[in-house]
Amino acid sequence: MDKQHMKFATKAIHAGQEPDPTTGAVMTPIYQTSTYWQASPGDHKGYEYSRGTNPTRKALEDCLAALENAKYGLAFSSGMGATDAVLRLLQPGDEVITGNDLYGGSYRIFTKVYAKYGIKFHFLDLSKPENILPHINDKTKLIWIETPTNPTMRIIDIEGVAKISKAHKLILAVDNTFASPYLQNPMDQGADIVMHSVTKYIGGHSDVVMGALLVNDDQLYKELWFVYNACGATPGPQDAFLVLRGIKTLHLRMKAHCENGEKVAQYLKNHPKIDKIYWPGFEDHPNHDIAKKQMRGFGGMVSITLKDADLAETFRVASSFKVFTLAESLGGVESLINHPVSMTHGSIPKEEREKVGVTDNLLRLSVGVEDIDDLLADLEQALA
Ligand SMILES: C=C(NCc1c(COP(=O)(O)O)cnc(C)c1O)C(=O)O
Repeated sequence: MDKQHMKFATKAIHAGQEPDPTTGAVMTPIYQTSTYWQASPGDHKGYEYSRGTNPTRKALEDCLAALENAKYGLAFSSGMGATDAVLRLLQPGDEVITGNDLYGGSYRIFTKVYAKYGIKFHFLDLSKPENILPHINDKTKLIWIETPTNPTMRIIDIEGVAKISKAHKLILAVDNTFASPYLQNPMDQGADIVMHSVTKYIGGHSDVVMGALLVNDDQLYKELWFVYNACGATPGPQDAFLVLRGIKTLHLRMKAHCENGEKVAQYLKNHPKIDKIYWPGFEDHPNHDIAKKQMRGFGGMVSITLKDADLAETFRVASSFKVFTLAESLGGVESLINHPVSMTHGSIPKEEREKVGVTDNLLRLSVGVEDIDDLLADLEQALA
């Protein structure tokens, strides 16, 4: 059977990873080389220089493409490297529509790097796709969305935004980091580009920083490959090998993240010290119905605000955990807790972030795959 038509778990283990043609090695070897022999100038075996092409990285890119039902995959040295590559498709004067709740690093590259080159960004409430329409003009080129968003878990209707994007001949890029390919496939809902911080759920073990772009369109792939090779933010084969290894259990880990995430969310929903809780699986979560439509599960990310809004109390709670680790990042097997205002979203101005609920008393949980009893006991003691 063609591996592209296999189910997710089988693709995760096999797609892009035929036994090595030279040795028959079942696991893709780490091709730790920068360059490749040529019988005569230009007469090579498809590999010339590892910034552009490397067999271990190619296996990973083909696997990631298969998981997102895409034709092509490109891996970058970080999620921001992947984001940067998409922005390099733009020209001065172009405009981008994006959400008003998004990862701080994405906000930063938009406002502190590409605004300098004359790119204009509109940060909108994308809870309804039609909110986009008044902001589209002849300079608009790209729509960039995250869903669920980091950190307030806003759900954006990918299909609805894609309809508008296609009607106006724009590029729609979807940052699928929080869902992972296991829970959501934006390509199937009309996205032109799917982006991942592979650092997160896909690598899944907090041991690699990497990004990826998945595309179907030949011309778009050609333009992105040019940036990838010319600008060189490409990862090495050892990291590619680690991610290939992580991907093999992605389906098992995501099931465990979803199960633990739901139990943690249910535990926190009525906790006396919690004011707000953000988890797309709750029926009263904004756009829950869209989440049900476009996601196969609600994931392991949960954000909360404490009733006691004093910053010192938020810091006390954040520092009181014994199983959850206070650290940036998310999506690893270990549970993490993050204080976006002082850690991952510091580059977003206070007045902007508070409009969308990223307040001093907000904490973001990345619920891992530890035993749920230990996670709940840790929450109980830290919130006591
Ligand atoms: C490090 C964190 N985020 C990275 C991230 C990125 C950037 O990925 P990097 O691999 O860290 O460069 C892009 N998109 C989303 C939704 C992200 O969450 C964090 O939120 O703790």
